[in-house]
Amino acid sequence: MSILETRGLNKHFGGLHVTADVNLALEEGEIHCLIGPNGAGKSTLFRLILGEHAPSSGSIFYAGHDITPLKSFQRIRRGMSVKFQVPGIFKALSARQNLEIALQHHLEGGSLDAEADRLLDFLHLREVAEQFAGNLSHGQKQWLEIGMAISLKPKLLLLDEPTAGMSPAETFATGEIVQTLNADGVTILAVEHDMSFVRQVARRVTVLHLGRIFAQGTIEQIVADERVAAIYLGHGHA
Ligand SMILES: Nc1ncnc2c1ncn2[C@@H]1O[C@H](COP(=O)(O)OP(=O)(O)OP(=O)(O)O)[C@@H](O)[C@H]1O
Repeated sequence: MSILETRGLNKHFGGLHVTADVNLALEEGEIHCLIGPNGAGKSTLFRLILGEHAPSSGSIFYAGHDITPLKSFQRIRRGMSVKFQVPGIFKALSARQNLEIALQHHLEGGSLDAEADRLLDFLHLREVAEQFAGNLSHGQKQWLEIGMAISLKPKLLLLDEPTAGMSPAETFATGEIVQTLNADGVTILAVEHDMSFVRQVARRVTVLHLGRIFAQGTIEQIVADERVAAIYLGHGHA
């Protein structure tokens, strides 16, 4: 079953057609990566799915329900969660306090403490748990943000360039985090430029070009597709 489906989705900004008749179906339990050259419309599609933009036409279904009219917070309440590229963490609070704020929506007392500890271990943040979030390394901030996103126990996790600015080792560790979440039942849609991450995690890849779905398949099929190479992989992203 599709957990998420966009049907004939279009978005215009004035005369600019940024999302063009996008029909994207995400199967429950998959890790799906959205790639494409700069300006392809990845972020816009992401924001349409999250409800931050209203589509010009078309609809979005989540778990079989039409969520097109729903606001972001209503979509999040139904089981979507998002990690943006720029971390929305509280810099003047510790890493642990950031997680506690996110967790207190549904936990308290000992179970909240235990879940915060589990997340700190899972996200390689145990040793910096008491440090101000603003003082963490770039990679640690990204992991903390993932921690806040998964504190909501989402069914569908949207990741916007989760490995941007990370070292190869941090990128690989992020891939492992994503794979573990997926093994625990979370469906994942990631916008990503880093092809090593895409190779590591993606079951299926969608290539967006000029707002349209240009190609779709396994990473092997996408890498072997000469049309894709011409628009994207040929520009140094392989
Ligand atoms: N709010 C907006 N108003 C007008 N134009 C916009 C708006 N948001 C995006 N665009 C335009 O839509 C096009 C697609 O942008 P988008 O950010 O979705 O692409 P992208 O694939 O995410 O690019 P990148 O990889 O560089 O982040 C670009 O030409 C951009 O300038």
